[in-house]
Amino acid sequence: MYQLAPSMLSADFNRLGEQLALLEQCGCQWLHIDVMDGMFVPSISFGMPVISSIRKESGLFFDVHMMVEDPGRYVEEMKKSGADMLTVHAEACRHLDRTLQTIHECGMQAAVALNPATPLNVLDYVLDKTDMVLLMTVNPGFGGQSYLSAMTDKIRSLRKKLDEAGYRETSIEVDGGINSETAGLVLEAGANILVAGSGVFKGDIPSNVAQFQEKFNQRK
Ligand SMILES: O=C(CO)[C@@H](O)[C@H](O)COP(=O)(O)O
Repeated sequence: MYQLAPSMLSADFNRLGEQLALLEQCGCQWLHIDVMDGMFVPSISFGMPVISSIRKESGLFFDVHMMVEDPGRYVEEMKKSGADMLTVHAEACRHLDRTLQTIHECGMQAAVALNPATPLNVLDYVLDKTDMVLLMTVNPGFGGQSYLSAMTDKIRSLRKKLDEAGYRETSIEVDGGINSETAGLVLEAGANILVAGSGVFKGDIPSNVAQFQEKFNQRK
């Protein structure tokens, strides 16, 4: 399953409802929502009130990326706000296994995110509780950065690791610097969920989305 997950961080917040509705009209099914606390990453973005508000109007799958220290504190509230999947950073969790378990108990899908410099072996004992692995392909915190080329090998290694461990259904999401040029690279390496901020919201949204969909169609 291939999915484009437009990153809301790059939307025009003055026209947020309109732009989210347009994504659905263009055939998008996912929305990537970056929650930042100013501690795990330097920036502060948005949290539960914004997510609850857009949940009232949007039928998109809410893929919530917690760039937050100790994200286990917010699992229940994120469920109440309307998150469908909660991604926590391995680097930010003191008890990763417990946090993933709590996310599932609350009725959401659970994902683990890794910063570019974090090795894949932190996943070794939690793969059975992980629906998706998010590989950051830039250092987290801001939209509009360039894709780190060393991440292509990391994606490839993760796909191999998942295959060998019998987790062929586990999704690999990539986030940072993904556009119609880098999309081919990451898909070829084994990613299947592509987060794109500038790549979707900069310029004409329908034609940007169509370019990603074309990349997915070429692989079917
Ligand atoms: O998590 C982040 C940034 O930390 C991302 O989701 C960005 O929003 C992606 O933006 P682009 O690199 O696609 O512009």
